[in-house]
Amino acid sequence: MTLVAVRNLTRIFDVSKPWLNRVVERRKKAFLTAVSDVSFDVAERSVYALVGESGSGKSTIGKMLVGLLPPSEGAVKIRGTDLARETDAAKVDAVRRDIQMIFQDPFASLNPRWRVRDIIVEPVASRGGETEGMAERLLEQVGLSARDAGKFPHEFSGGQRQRICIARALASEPKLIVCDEPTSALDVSVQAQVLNLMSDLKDEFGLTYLFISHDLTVVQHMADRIGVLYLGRLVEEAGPDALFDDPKHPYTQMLLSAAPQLDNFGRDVPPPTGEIPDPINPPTGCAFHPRCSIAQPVCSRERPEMRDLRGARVACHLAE
Ligand SMILES: Nc1ncnc2c1ncn2[C@@H]1O[C@H](COP(=O)(O)OP(=O)(O)OP(=O)(O)O)[C@@H](O)[C@H]1O
Repeated sequence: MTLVAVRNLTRIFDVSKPWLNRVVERRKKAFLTAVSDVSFDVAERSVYALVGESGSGKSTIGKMLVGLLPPSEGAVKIRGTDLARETDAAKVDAVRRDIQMIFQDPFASLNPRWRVRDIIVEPVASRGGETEGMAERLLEQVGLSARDAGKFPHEFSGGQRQRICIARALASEPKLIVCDEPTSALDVSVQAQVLNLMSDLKDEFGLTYLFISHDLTVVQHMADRIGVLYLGRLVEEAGPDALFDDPKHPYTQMLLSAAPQLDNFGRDVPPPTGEIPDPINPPTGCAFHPRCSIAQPVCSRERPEMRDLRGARVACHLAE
């Protein structure tokens, strides 16, 4: 069953510089399309990974999913409820309670003056819920000790702090956890432990994850479905096996390999290089065409639509 339905989701930021008023005596309008026409479904109890380089719109989608940011166009529906448009406050409250978010930086997201116990139970306590023994139980469930409840965040390592963040998210008994680069601030050796923990907790609590990462290898073993973003657009979506064994979009191929690889015609393709374009003035047609080594004239003229191809969805004129 679908838990999250994202439909034609678009977010445009006004990045005009108001201080230019005085200088040029008129407000220079500029807009940045951070997310453009993105659609995907997240099945209940599955892991959907959103992958892309910095600035591809991953966090903006995450924020729209949890209701921190309203979409400019399109919609996010959680079990059929559109958080941005639903007028029944009780319904919005109930859906919000089902969603938690875990951030990249476990150092920044824990109040340094609070004991771990208070940090973990706060979301529940603030709603007047019963919290007796909750922190101790959750700490053990995330691989820490009940005794840690009386400590302060600075007494823990990065990986342990992320475990505390996970415990706090679990306290609300969520259905969906949006994880924004949850392991990228951690040492490589600790990353795997936290990912394994998240996998175990998912099965134990019947959770659904939207997992945001710039690193495909991080999500390879965990994701049931992977969406690849480029400059705010979904360019490919597939299961991990199809994506890793048979990447169809040249951008996915670039992400997967730093080494030269074969294209669809069996030719050697050097990995596309170059900078990510300016999102305020994105390239015409397929936004990836200036970096794409197999681009044809059509690629700069026409934006490729998402289409089904061998078990994947791909937005590329040339993928076959
Ligand atoms: N509040 C904002 N105002 C203006 N522009 C924004 C805002 N938030 C994000 N952006 C821009 O939107 C684009 C997408 O940003 P976003 O943070 O979603 O990307 P990301 O893929 O999560 O990148 P990163 O991994 O660096 O966080 C970027 O060009 C960013 O500069």
